[in-house]
Amino acid sequence: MTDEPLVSVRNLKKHYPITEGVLSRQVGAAKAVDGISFDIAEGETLGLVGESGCGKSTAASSIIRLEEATDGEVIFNGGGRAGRERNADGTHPNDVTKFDDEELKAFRRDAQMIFQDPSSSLDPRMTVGRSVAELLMVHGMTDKQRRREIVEDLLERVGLEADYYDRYPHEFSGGQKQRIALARALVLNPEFIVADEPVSALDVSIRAEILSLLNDIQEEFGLSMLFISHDMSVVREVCDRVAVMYLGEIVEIGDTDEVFSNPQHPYTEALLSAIPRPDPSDQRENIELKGTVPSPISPPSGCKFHTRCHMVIQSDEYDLEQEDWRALLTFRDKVRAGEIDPEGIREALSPPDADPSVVDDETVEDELRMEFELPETLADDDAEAIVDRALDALTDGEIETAEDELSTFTTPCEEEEPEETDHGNGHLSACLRNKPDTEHGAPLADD
Ligand SMILES: Nc1ncnc2c1ncn2[C@@H]1O[C@H](COP(=O)(O)OP(=O)(O)OP(=O)(O)O)[C@@H](O)[C@H]1O
Repeated sequence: MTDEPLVSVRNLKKHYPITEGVLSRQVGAAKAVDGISFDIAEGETLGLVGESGCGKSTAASSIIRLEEATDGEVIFNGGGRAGRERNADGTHPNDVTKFDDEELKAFRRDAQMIFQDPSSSLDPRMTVGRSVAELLMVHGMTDKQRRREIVEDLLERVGLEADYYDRYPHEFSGGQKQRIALARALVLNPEFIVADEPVSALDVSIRAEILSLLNDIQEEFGLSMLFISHDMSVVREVCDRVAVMYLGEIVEIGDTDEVFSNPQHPYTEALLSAIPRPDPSDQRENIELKGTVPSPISPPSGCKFHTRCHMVIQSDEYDLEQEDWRALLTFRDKVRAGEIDPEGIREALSPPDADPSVVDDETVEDELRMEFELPETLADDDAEAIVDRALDALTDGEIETAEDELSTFTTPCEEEEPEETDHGNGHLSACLRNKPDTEHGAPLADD
């Protein structure tokens, strides 16, 4: 045993080319994973959490090399590779992204993946025992009886019965199939398992059982695990540490207890606030994450989370309630994106068969304020005057003027990319509010 991590991911990127036309000319890239770094120690489970579309599955398949990474390293120190130094040219002999066929074959034994849908790793025409045993055969175990014994033993260790060996996948429930998929992942005695949403397709009633099995197996086999989930409460059950991912980047990482009790990134805070709380006296604020994760083809500038962040930093020129500032920026962005249709609103508000012009501008403007959660009058006079002029321009059909007016509202979050802040004990976050000695001040919570 050494102190080096079993897995070290460094600045890993996976960009999918976006092509156009018959010549498939590349016109852009979807930056699904855009420079992530973390370590996983021997016997440790790291959770990778974030909403759908954050890049978790792409990260997983690039790490396990089901897909070729665009850039970065995945150093795997298992399989007898521990203690190796970098080569003279700076490359690492244990970099999975550069493994040749032979090294890759060995890596495929040492690192296994479990998927959300257990059926995907089971052939419906093959008995489950054979499905598991074939891996032993592929990796050179010729003794049929020995293979059967190993698989029967494994079936029992994942909570099934040895004589299930001869049954077919359709005879099992979802939870049982996930146990079989786990046996299949374990049969080659791997050191590293990547579990991509392993319980989210399962009935809520059996999720706890499978999570507890994963915990037991991980301990019994001394496995390192990358556990992917969109569900914070599931992550809390199984992970020693957690990495929070947003739009291809890791915005916060740390010990699970630390991240859950003292989140430092607004995105983490929002994800945590969505966990159902059975205790009604728990007064934590419920932070609604509006909209969906933006496209990685044209991600927002600066901090990628700024378009949805409830803590987005206010420009010094205004003094508004934080929620009004958020509402204002969302309104600005929607006007900019051409997603506001005042005439549609006028029409919707007019009585049936009446000419929409009976609905006056003020009513349309009030409706827009309501839709964007802008108060009747903003607390800051200057900001109010700008919004008022922008609304007038919108109802007059002068979209560009409205856009110009609203473009005076800016935030440092869209201009500056946040650097990592170290909160100690491996707890890192990337939010401008947490930058030491920053003029943006006010971190989320006191350390
Ligand atoms: N082959 C591809 N070509 C272009 N874009 C892709 C491709 N595969 C994934 N993406 C994009 O990359 C982003 C990340 O997708 P990914 O599936 O990794 O996210 P995720 O967090 O795992 O979400 P989910 O839980 O829904 O799978 C998404 O915006 C997705 O549309």
